[in-house]
Amino acid sequence: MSLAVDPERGRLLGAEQRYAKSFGDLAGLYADRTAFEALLASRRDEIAYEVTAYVPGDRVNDLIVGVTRMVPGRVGREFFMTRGHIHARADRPEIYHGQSGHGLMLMESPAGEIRIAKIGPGSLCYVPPFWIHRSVNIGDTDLVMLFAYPADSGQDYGIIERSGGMRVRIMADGRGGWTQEPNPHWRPRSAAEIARIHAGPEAAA
Ligand SMILES: O=P(O)(O)OC[C@H]1O[C@H](O)[C@H](O)[C@@H](O)[C@@H]1O
Ligand SMILES: [Fe+2]
Repeated sequence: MSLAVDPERGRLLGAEQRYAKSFGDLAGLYADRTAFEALLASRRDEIAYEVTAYVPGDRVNDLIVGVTRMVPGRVGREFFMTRGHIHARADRPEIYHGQSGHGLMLMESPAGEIRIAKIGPGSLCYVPPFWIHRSVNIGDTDLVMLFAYPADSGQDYGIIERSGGMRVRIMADGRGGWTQEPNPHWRPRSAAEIARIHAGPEAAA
């Protein structure tokens, strides 16, 4: 199987699966609701980010590999980002390989520890098992990343909603750079929820 990464168009050529998120799909993500409404007024149906992926199967022995392309911009002071998730099988890891543009991988452990990895052309980011992850475009061009993860990982978006967002937000610092700011709406996860995440979906069923 041979595929080609197109870093300019932000596509995995030859991959059959594609999905896109428009700005209208991202309600509730950003801190500045007024700025988000203003963005929707002119750009509701525009693509915020898109994924092309090669999906060879749905079991742990396969790898899903794909390319994410995120457009640049901000909602108020907050840089454009993906919804973010933990893997539904939370013990599954993921790698990201920067292709073009400049971004961050914002990672949060169930206990609320934060790690931020810079992603630029050629950089490799390893997201360990059990870490929530969200990509942020801090540049002024498209951010394009290759990713790979075990094919049975799945995505759980509820973990971020239940905690009132991720613990920090990535904001413009007013000097052309970025800064992390605490999210005042973030609620710590209970010991029971952290234990459920580590026990895995089979234990819950
Ligand atoms: O799934 P989201 O949090 O919206 O992020 C968009 C995409 O980001 C990365 O590329 C992941 O590998 C994809 O699996 C994910 O779908
Ligand atoms: Fe993931």
